[in-house]
Amino acid sequence: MASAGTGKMTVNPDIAKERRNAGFHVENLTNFIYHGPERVRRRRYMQNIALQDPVMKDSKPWAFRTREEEYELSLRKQLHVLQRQKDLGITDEFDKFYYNEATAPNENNPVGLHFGMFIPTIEKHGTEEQKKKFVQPAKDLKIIGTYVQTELGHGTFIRGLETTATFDPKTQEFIVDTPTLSATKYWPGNLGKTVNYCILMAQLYSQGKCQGPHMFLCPLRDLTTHQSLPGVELGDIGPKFGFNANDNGYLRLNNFRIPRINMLMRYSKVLEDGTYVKPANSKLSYGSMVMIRASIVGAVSRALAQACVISVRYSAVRRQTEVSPGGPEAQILDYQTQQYKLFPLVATAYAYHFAGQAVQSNFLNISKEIEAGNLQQMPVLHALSAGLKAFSSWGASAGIEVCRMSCGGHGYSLASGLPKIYTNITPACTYEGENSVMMLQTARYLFECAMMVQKGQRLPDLVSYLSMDLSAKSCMTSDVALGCLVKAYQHRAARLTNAATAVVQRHINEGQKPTDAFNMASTQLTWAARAHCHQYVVKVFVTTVTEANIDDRTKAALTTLCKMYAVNGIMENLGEFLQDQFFNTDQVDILTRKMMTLLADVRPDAVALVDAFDYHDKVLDSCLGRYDGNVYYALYEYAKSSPLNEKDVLDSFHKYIKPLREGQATSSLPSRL
Ligand SMILES: CC/C=C\C/C=C\C/C=C\C/C=C\C/C=C\C/C=C\CCCCC(=O)SCCNC(=O)CCNC(=O)[C@H](O)C(C)(C)COP(=O)(O)OP(=O)(O)OC[C@H]1O[C@@H](n2cnc3c(N)ncnc32)[C@H](O)[C@@H]1OP(=O)(O)O
Ligand SMILES: Cc1cc2nc3c(=O)[nH]c(=O)nc-3n(C[C@H](O)[C@H](O)[C@H](O)COP(=O)(O)OP(=O)(O)OC[C@H]3O[C@@H](n4cnc5c(N)ncnc54)[C@H](O)[C@@H]3O)c2cc1C
Repeated sequence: MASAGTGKMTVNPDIAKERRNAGFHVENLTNFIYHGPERVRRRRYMQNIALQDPVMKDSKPWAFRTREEEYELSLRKQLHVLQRQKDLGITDEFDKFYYNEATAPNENNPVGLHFGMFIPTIEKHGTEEQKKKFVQPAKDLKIIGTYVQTELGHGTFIRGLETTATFDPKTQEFIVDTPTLSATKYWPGNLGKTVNYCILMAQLYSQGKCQGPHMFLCPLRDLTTHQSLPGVELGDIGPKFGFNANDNGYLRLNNFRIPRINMLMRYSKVLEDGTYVKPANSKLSYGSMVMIRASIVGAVSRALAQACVISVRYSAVRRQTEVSPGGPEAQILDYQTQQYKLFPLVATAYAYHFAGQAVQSNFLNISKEIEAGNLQQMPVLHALSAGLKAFSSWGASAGIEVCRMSCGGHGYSLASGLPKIYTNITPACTYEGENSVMMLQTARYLFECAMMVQKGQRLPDLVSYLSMDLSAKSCMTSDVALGCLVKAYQHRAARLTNAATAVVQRHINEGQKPTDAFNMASTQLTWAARAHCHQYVVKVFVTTVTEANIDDRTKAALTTLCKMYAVNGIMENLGEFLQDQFFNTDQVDILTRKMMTLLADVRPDAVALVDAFDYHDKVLDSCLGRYDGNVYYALYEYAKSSPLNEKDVLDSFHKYIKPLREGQATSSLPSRL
C-alpha cells in the first residue's frame, strides 16, 4: 500500500476507482524503483520514524513563515535529526537519505553543504594528516563548513577567480586575500551565518608564480563565540527566488593567514620551502563538482516525480466541463490534451530516475579508478556528468512548470506544493556549472570523439555509436520497437555531432582560430550535446526495462512508459530526426499515431504509476496531491490558516480605506454617481 497519512477522511471516489482499475500491482513497481521490498520497507520505516517525531509537527504551513523563521526552524530540525539518527544508530547512507527526505522536503537545510560537500571534499582531497585533523571534528559539528568558490565576478570561469592564497615560507602560512570587489565570494550555501570554516577556492601563489585555483581549509568564525575572525567579513546575501532556509553568503578576506597544512594536499602540494608539486591532472581539484553533478540527475528526477504525483492525482479528482450537455463533468485526466501534458512527464520522471542511477554508478566506478591512480576515464566522466546534469535539470524544471499550469488556478497557490518544488530545483540549472556551459563541455568531448572517428580510432563504449553509418534509414515499423527507437536517437546525435564538427572545421579552414571557430559553432555543438544526453537517457531506459526482472504486467506498464518517453522526444524534436530523411513521412505518421495510442494505454494506469513513487503526503506537502484526493477540503483549511484571516477587519482598513471614505463623504462629489 502506498503511504497515505490522511486520517479518517473517506477517499475521493474518483481516485479510489483509478486505483481499482490499474493494470498492474503498484507495490511491484515501487519495489522495482527502490531496489526490492526490503529497501522499500526500510525506506518507509525510516520516514515513519522521522514523521512521527513531535519536532517535525509544524504549527503552520511553511508558506506562512518568514525567512528568519524558516532558517531557524530548518536548522533546529536538522540538528535534532542528526542527534536522533545518532541515538537510533542510523548509519547506513540510504537510511539517512530517506530519513532526511521526510524531515525537510524540497528544502536545503543550513548544514546540507557541510555534509554534502565540505566533508566529502576533505575526505577526497585531503592528506591522511588533514583527514585526521579535520574530518572527525567536522562530523561532530565542532567545525561546520561549506564550499566557497564562486565570486561576484566569476562563477563559470574558475581560472578567472581573483581570490589569492600566497605562500609565506617564513611563517609557513598562506595569506588569503580578496583583492577587488569582484573577488568577493558570493553565493556559497550556508556561508552567511551558519558555518565557521570553508573550503576556499583561491589562486595559489608560491615563489612568485601563480599555479591556478586550489582548495584551502579556511577558518571564518571563532569556534566558541561564532564571531567572525579578524580579517574576515561575511554575511547573508538576502532573499532569493527560493532556498529560503538557506543562508547563501558573501565573504571578503583581508590578508588573512592560515597554516600551510590547510591547503588540501592530496594531489598537489606546496613544500616547506615553497616548491610547488603539481597534481597528475589539474582538473582533479574539480572533483567535488563532478560528484554533485552526478547526483543532481537523481535529485531532479525526484522533484519531477513529486510534481507528477501532485498533478496526476489532482487531475483524477478535478472535474470540469460537461462533455455532452447535461451529462456529468469529466475528470480532467480524461482530456487528451491534459494527458499529453502530463503522461510524457511521468515517463520522463522514470527516465531520469534510471539515468540518475546509471550516472551515479558510473561515477562510483570511475571514482574508484581515479582513487587508485588511473585517471584515463576522467574526461568520459566529466562529459557524462556535466551533460546529464544540464539535460535533466532543464527537462525537470520545464516539466514541473507544465505540471503547475496543468493544475489551473490552484497550481499557482503555494498550497499546491508545486512552486516550492520548482524554486528548490530550478537553480540546479545554474549551480554546479551553468547548463549551457556544461553542455559545451560535453560538446567539446564529442568534438574530440568525432575527430577520432575521422582518424579511424576506436571510441570508448559510451560514445561508440558516433561511428555509425549515417546513410542508413530508420528501421521503424508500426510495432515501434525499442531497438529502432534507440537507433533513431543515436543517429540523430551522431549526425548533429558530425554537423557541428564540420562547422568548426570549416571555420578553421577559413582561417579562424580554433577557439573562435568553436564559439562560432557553439549553438550547434550544444544541440549535439543535448542529443547525445537524450540518447543516453533513452538507452538506459530501454536497457533497464528490457533487463527488468519483474512480473509481466508491471513490465508492460514500464515498457509503455519507455516507448512514450522515446516517441515523445522524437515528436518534440522532429526537425532534427527528419533532417537527413532518416525517417520518411509514413514513419512520422506511425509515430504520431503511436503517441496517441500510448496516451490511451497509460490512462488507466496513470494514478498507479505516480503512486508507485511512494511519496508520503507529508513529503509532498500539497493540498492537491493528497493520497485521499480530498483537495477541496485541504484548500479550504489552508485558506483559513492564512495569517491575513486572523482578524476579520484588518488595521489597514482603519488606516487607509475608512479615512478615504470619510474624506469622500465631505468632498464635493455629486451625491449620485
Ligand atoms: C545546502 C545544500 C544542501 C545539500 C546539498 C549538498 C550536497 C547534496 C548532495 C547531493 C546533491 C544532489 C542534489 C543537489 C541538491 C542540492 C544542492 C544544493 C546546493 C548546491 C550547491 C552548489 C555548489 C556550487 O555551485 S559550487 C560552484 C560550482 N561551479 C562550477 O561548477 C563552475 C563551472 N565551471 C567549470 O567547471 C570550469 O571552469 C569549466 C569546466 C567551465 C572550464 O574550466 P577551465 O577554464 O579550468 O577549463 P580549461 O582550462 O579550459 O580546460 C578545459 C579542459 O579541462 C577539462 N575539464 C574541465 N573540467 C573537468 C573536470 N571536472 N574533470 C575532468 N576534466 C575537466 C575539459 O573537458 C577540457 O578538456 P580538453 O581535453 O582540453 O577539452
Ligand atoms: C542556489 C544557488 C546555490 C549556489 N551555491 C553555491 C555554493 O555553495 N558554492 C559556490 O561556490 N557557488 C554556489 N553557487 C554559484 C553557482 O555555482 C554559479 O552561479 C554558477 O556556477 C554559474 O556561474 P555564474 O553565476 O558566474 O554564471 P555566468 O557564468 O555569469 O552565466 C551567465 C550567462 O553567461 C553564459 N556563459 C558564461 N560563460 C560562458 C561560456 N564560456 N560560454 C558560453 N556561455 C557562457 C551562461 O551560459 C549564462 O547564460 C550557487 C548558485 C545558486 C543560484
